[in-house]
Amino acid sequence: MIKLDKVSKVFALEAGNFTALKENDIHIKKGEFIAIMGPSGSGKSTLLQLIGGLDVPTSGSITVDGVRLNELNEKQRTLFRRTKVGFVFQNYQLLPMMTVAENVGLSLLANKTASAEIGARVRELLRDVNLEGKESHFPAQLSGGQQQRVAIARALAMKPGLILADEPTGNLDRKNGESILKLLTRLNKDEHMTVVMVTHDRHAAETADRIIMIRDGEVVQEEGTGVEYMAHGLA
Ligand SMILES: Nc1ncnc2c1ncn2[C@@H]1O[C@H](COP(=O)(O)OP(=O)(O)OP(=O)(O)O)[C@@H](O)[C@H]1O
Repeated sequence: MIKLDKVSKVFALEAGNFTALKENDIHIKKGEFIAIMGPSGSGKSTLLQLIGGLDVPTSGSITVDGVRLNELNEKQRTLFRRTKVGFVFQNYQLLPMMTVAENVGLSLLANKTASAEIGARVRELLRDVNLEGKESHFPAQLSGGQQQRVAIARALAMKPGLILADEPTGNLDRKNGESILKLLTRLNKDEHMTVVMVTHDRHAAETADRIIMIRDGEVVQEEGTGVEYMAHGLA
């Protein structure tokens, strides 16, 4: 499903070049639930942005669901993001002036879905995340956990095969965090979606099938949450 070969990302800064990711080889199978952990600044979000086609690597190749991202132009990458990937962020990134229904339906609208169809699909998506009846609310009228569920419904609108979640429980208390983790697990196990989740929280990471540890831009260790194994021999 996801294959990274020798992927590096170098940012050009005034003070000189900064290498955020160094020659990483990562393979993620279709239907896996992966957690990415590592210290602050180790390159986790950068990695997620490359996998999701939000940014391009400086060198190396990335293939997602048979699509070689390196070969896409800007327009094709936008289409890839819109149809193949559902993004979920720590701060939800909902549009505050739009209702819950409008937020969830945004990508359907961008993809020129008929408006009658959008209404029905939005209701179905909100039912899926347990937010029936909240269509006309604005994000500020919802709890953090509810807002994150709206963001997940929005991410699911185009039926992507892949969910990329960057600290999805980072702003939530334990109870709301648990409900988001349960929802991601259900999407993974029942809907067979591949989930890649960046998290600082060991407990959250253990809901995944496998944990990829990253340090100073390099994968240093992989461990199964059931059966442990070491990929690179470093703790
Ligand atoms: N657009 C950019 N320009 C320059 N440097 C960047 C850019 N994006 C990220 N970096 C740098 O790359 C490194 C990795 O950043 P990244 O956000 O991927 O880390 P992270 O592991 O997700 O951190 P955190 O856990 O704090 O969110 C950091 O040192 C960061 O400052």
